[in-house]
Amino acid sequence: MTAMDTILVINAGSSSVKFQVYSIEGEGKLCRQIKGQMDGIGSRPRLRASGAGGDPLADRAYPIEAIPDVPAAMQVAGEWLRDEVRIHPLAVGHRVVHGGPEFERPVLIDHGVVARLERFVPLAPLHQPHNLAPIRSILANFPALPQVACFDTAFHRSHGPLADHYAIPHQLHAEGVRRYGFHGLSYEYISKTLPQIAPDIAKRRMIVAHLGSGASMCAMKGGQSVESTMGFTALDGLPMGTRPGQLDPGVVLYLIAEKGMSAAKVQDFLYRDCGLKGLSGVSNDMRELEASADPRAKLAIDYFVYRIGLSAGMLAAALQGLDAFVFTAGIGENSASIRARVAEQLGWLGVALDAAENARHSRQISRPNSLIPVYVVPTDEELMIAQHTLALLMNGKSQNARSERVS
Ligand SMILES: Nc1ncnc2c1ncn2[C@@H]1O[C@H](COP(=O)(O)OP(=O)(O)O)[C@@H](O)[C@H]1O
Ligand SMILES: CC(=O)OP(=O)(O)O
Ligand SMILES: [Mg+2]
Repeated sequence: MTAMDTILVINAGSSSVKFQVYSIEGEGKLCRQIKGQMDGIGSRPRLRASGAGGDPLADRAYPIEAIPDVPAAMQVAGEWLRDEVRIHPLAVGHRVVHGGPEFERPVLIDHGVVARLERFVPLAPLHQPHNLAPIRSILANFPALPQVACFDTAFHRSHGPLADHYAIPHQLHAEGVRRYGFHGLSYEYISKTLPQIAPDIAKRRMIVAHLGSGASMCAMKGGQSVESTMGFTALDGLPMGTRPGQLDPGVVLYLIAEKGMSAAKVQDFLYRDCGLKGLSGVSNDMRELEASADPRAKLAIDYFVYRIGLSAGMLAAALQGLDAFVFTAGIGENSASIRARVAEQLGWLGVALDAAENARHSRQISRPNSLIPVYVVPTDEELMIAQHTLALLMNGKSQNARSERVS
């Protein structure tokens, strides 16, 4: 790894830490050298990594107590990259979940940027601290190493005012209480990839369902985000591994006034104890729910599917019609049974699933006569981060070259 110029990408999600290493080839081409993840945090932690040709480099299972949270996963993945792979990257690209109102595009990181991103920790407590921890550690230990922050919120900055507002006084919107939307790096990848998969419809009206541990849906038109199920924080919209999704704010008032919960307790409850985990009492992990005979696990799955169907109706209304539906992320890419059940919910919109193609996880899983074509597109947030990181690196170099010529 030492011989080539590489970019390391770090993506901390709610149940996983994903990483990729890219070499920078001639003319700014990126070649993936390593793809890895520590997933199953909170259920069955497992570190897996593969090389450029998909060859296995690591596959290690850990007891649940050994990797209790994202920081522990980050440490194990970091040690593997440092001590066993011995990477010396030229730059590091990070997924940063919340960019607030000011970060509309990826940015080179310095201490000032970190301080501004710290302010959004309360708006993304499950992610932002874990996104910022490696940034701070690299800044302290390798201050000359360029780092780039890429935001989940940036892709949604194309929202119009109706999608961006809550019905609350303007002052709060001005302060930044807005409907940001998340999973933007994933939606950006889908938006960039669909023209190769389905050139005729890529720029038309589509719903992309990012169904992972965190889950959201995005309405896209002309390749841009026009609406999202998520808002100010990554709590809203669909039920998730440990988050409830859409919830009457009256429930929060009830927890405070009647149950005597502090703000910190409510925050912990909403981010860690609800969603599939809270409803099932079994697990936050869809694989475990699908394998469970517990009726509450079935209720949790039924609720997940039902809420995806409801949200599809809402987003189709925002788009005033629908030309395609796309599944992505951990559940969307891997669970044929959830996809089949969602497709059933979408039957009234004209979706007709091809059961055999769905079971094969094919790229297109709808029947030829389906009014709405349905696709499965494995997402690649890390590739988006690597591309943005390289672009900022090259930009920095050309700016330096320009200023040298001027001086
Ligand atoms: N084969 C599978 N069948 C059903 N669910 C799966 C499968 N593989 C992964 N998942 C689910 O995907 C989710 C994790 O998705 P992922 O996109 O990696 O989440 P995150 O990035 O938020 O950590 C978990 O709920 C996991 O159970
Ligand atoms: C924003 C969010 O929920 O991210 P993830 O799905 O990676 O947890
Ligand atoms: Mg994720």
